[in-house]
Amino acid sequence: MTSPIIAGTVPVSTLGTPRIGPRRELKAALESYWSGRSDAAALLDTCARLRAANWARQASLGIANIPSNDFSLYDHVLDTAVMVGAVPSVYGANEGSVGLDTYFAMARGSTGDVATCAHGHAHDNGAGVPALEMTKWFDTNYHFMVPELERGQRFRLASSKPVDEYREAAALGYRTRPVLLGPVTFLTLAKSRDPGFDPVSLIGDLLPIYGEVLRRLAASGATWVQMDEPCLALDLNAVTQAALREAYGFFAHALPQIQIMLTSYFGGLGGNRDLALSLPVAGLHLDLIRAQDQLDDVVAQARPGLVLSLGVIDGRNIWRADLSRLLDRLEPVLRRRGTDHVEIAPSCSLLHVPIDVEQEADLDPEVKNWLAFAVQKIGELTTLATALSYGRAAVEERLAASDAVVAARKASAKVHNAAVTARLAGVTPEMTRRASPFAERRLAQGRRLSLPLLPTTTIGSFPQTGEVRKARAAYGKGALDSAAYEAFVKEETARTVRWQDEIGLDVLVHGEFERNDMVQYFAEQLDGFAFTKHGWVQSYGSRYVRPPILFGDVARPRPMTVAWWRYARSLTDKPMKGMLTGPVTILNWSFVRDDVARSTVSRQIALAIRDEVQDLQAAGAAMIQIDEAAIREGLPLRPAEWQAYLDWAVESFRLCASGVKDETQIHTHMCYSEFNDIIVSIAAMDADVISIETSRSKMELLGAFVEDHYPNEIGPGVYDIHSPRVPSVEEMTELLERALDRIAPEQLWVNPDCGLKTRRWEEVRPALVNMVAAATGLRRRLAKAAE
Ligand SMILES: Nc1nc2c(c(=O)[nH]1)N[C@@H](CNc1ccc(C(=O)N[C@@H](CCC(=O)N[C@@H](CCC(=O)N[C@@H](CCC(=O)O)C(=O)O)C(=O)O)C(=O)O)cc1)CN2
Ligand code: MET
Ligand SMILES: [Zn+2]
Repeated sequence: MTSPIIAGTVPVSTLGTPRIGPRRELKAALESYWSGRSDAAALLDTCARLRAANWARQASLGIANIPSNDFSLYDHVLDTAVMVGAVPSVYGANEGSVGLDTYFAMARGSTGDVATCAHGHAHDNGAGVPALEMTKWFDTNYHFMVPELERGQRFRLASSKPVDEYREAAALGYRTRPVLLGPVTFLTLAKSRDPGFDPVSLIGDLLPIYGEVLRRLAASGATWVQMDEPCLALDLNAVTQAALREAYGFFAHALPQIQIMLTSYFGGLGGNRDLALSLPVAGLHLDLIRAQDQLDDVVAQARPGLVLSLGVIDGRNIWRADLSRLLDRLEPVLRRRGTDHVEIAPSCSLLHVPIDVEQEADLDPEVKNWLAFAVQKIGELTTLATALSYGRAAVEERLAASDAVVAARKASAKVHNAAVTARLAGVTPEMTRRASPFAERRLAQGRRLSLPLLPTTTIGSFPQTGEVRKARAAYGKGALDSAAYEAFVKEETARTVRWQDEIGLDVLVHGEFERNDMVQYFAEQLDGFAFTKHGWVQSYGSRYVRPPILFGDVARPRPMTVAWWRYARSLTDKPMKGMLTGPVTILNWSFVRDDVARSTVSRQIALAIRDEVQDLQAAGAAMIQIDEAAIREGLPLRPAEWQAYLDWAVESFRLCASGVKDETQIHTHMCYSEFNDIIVSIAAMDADVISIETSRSKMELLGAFVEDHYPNEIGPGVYDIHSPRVPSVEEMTELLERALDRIAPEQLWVNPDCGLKTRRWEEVRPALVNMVAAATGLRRRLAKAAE
């Protein structure tokens, strides 16, 4: 029997939990409110119940530091902008506290129509304003609303949310540790319309607002506050480092009664280590999944009283942990620092994993036994804490179970496919190169396709209406047979193809009605993946995904999209794009096995997609789009690691796209991409046409393509599909003119920013009609000018 290491108990913290509810209660409540089917009181009531359930669950599992203010109606960065009164003037008067309608206008934009719900409440903001820009939260598939700040920005306390939620928990009997997005990360994520202005310079003006929030939290009884500064995982310039010193110096001085747990996550402290260790905070959280190696140095250098929060359970993936191995690493740290100065936690907030694997009745039991979702991860943490506090013997059975799982997964026949390994070994450099350079391919494609100047197209999906989802759900449950489901999808597809033809689009798509999700749909047809029913993870606002679980070698048993493409092609004489998701995106939007390198998994997927590309070509497809929406998101946070990633990511794309003839036009699509840094790699993908998101940033992104002489064709999005607003002909014409200032007309395509699946037909119809009008108007002008 092992003897206890130390006398006290090791506290467990969670940093943050999923907000959406085990059955997507938040989505239902939000969408019902937005559509006017329910009122604000009903929405807020659901939210309060979700928070209470989260606190109760964590309390019952034995969590010492339960977070509050980790909940959000839409996004925690938006919450923070609202908290400090950073509400751009287009959203209304800059005084008083920010109401629900203003909040949602910032999140989603508004049409300017006022919908009246069954209770007679008006649900809109009247203004007709665009949403804030939205972009990826570090390297995750979670999106945040980008705060907009200006020179001379005034801040004010405009929301008491953190204090309200602290008190709400207290009233229920939970003493929580409130979470705030730290002021420095908030400013680094913000943007200014004035390119010469760095929002980080506003730190001195921002701190008093945070100070006031901390003071009110203290007055309400809070003693600890978690400040999230994931910017610590980035390479920071001197100005940002100074801002961190200023911020945490200010809090220590002005609010000595509040103890701050400063969290870093999504990476190691790297070059910020000495800075982080020098800050006058009470605690420091480390991500020991992404950066295991930092533990020894930090332990060696941390001042004796600093509480170290050890992020040892993966908050970004779903595999059960090797608890015995973790204890081997943790026990010496505990011996050294004692229980008063160590906590254990997930590596980051549990926002990025599903809630409870026990909800998955249909999962293959073998695979299911390998998995830990949020609830199970908390269980792993309490097991570790018990072992650390009372000795391994106190949790002998649970450790034995963990050991058994580790061994079983390693040995499982499900994981290994010799044919896949052999095929990968046979990949040659020629397989990653098109036969001819772009200039030659372009001529061959031009002859085959004879497209007009500024060809119009869309990105692939058309509205996934409630009807479409219902039909698929009914099919899944067996209430609709496969013939009836297929007939339904055919009908949707046919109507959509005909409509595109009618309004004069040049290159058509089939609409993706048969797909639940652009990654899940492919994963479901590939070997090596498992799926959940309820494993939803928030992507943005009320939009969630169920990332497939990639547990084994990936192979494609049969064609995945050819039949639907063939059907769509039969309905029109215009070019019909084949529509695929690329290997890097399938990888990045899945929970991926951790027993082989990501580069290997990526190549396996690339070979599967390569077969599909070739099958589409053989069926007659002249254009094939391979979406790589997540290629930028997968970029490591620190530039030193970029090249290694880009090398295999680009190679994977080329491996899947290069097996075709010159005359076959390969398209790719990317959204939310900050391309400036990686434009050379984007060019190296060598897609004949790329469509990108640019409308919210008003073509700013095109800069990179111009400066680096991007050689191939480009469709910079002219229509922000994330907002219900219908863009006007004038607006899109202006964006196209801006694009034409920078790139040649022969290089320019006209398309929306992204797929239209989240929009309603009522929005899509006028928007695309306007888009075609903008393109044809400009085409006419260009033709005249050429006369
Ligand atoms: N994986 C992924 N990541 C991405 C994107 C993406 O498309 N996929 N796009 C970017 C933006 N992110 C997005 C993420 C999700 C959605 C989205 O639309 N999600 C849908 C769910 C999509 C889905 O899986 N649909 C399934 C299940 C639909 C469903 O909820 N069915 C109901 C029943 C149907 C009903 O009665 O309405 C049920 O299961 O209970 C289907 O269509 O089959 C949603 O939250 O509403 C859009 C964009 C970046 N990241
Ligand atoms: C998130 S990128 C989406 C690409 C996909 N083809 C669609 O149109 O929905
Ligand atoms: Zn997209």
